[in-house]
Amino acid sequence: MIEVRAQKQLGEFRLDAAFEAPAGVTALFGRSGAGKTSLANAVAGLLRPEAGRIAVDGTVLFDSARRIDLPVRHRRIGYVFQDARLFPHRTVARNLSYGGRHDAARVIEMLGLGPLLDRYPAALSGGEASRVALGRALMSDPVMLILDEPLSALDAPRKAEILPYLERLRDTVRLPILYVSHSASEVARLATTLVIMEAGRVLRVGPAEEVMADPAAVPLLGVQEAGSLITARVEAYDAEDDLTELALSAGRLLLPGRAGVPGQPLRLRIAAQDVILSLEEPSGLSALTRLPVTVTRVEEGRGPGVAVGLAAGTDRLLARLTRRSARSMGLAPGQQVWAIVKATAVAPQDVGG
Ligand SMILES: Nc1ncnc2c1ncn2[C@@H]1O[C@H](COP(=O)(O)OP(=O)(O)OP(=O)(O)O)[C@@H](O)[C@H]1O
Repeated sequence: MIEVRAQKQLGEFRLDAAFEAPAGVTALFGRSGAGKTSLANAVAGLLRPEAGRIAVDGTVLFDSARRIDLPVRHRRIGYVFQDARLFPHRTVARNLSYGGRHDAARVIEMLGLGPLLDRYPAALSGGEASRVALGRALMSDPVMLILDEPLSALDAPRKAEILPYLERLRDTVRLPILYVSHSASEVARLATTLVIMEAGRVLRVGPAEEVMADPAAVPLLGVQEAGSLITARVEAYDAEDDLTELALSAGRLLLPGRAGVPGQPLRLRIAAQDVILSLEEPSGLSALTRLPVTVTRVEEGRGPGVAVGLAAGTDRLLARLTRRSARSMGLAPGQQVWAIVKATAVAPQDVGG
């Protein structure tokens, strides 16, 4: 559990943010300049709030009222910056041993660092350097990790390479992770809790599935980025058609290619713009997935678009359509409609473990 409340004037900028988050990955999401790094720095002890309280799993790191302000090194937070910041004149092995932790072998195995140990940072790709930086943060035996846009310097293939390692970190190393990001797809892959920041304040906090599927949060996430998060179960892989069949609570979804392991859960992001609504059960369509859904909310944006919240069994979906379509369909809460999801629309980077 992370508890954060921090106020600080930084020139013209006022940080005045508070949130609480349970175990798991807490994503600090917002536009550039929203104050994400400043808030993360307050947690790490790199920025001292004028007032506030910061506690991790019950340990108070900062409390202005009680004059508690643990120095950085006593906070035991592993911080991974945007640029990996490795020591250039040390091999990977020596970069890692800097923190001096005992179960180094486990960290090396988990992050796939074995083949890199004798290399110098100049001979690493961006993705490899990020993995080493993560490994180094873990070796310091932290009680929490802060990852500040660890993927922002990487191109799409390198991001795709490192995301599974971050998922593994989330699922096996039971440390609270504060993950700073302005990418909705990264947040959807990794976050347990989503904290949306704007102009130094927290606008919204909640479980990632709930916030991401909320039509009212669409303007905060950005209309292009909006989409719901669903956890499906992998049913089978059809080698002949190269499709993976997933079971959702409201039906089945076919994904192109092979994804996940049969019988195991798989987390997916379905972008709002890839969901089409129909009043009748569609037939003769090339899209392979159609689900019976109930409209839960219709939220008009400032532009021509409307965000529609949908209950699909116990899952939530989000659709974005034009105001004109929503009006002509007469969409209203409680209405039963059909959602059509184009299988190829679910991008591989939006499919996680
Ligand atoms: N020491 C400082 N003095 C004055 N202004 C500052 C200081 N530190 C940060 N700021 C300002 O505070 C605002 C928030 O910065 P911050 O880096 O926390 O945002 P961010 O959401 O992490 O942005 P990005 O995604 O670009 O890293 C910015 O406008 C920044 O210029």
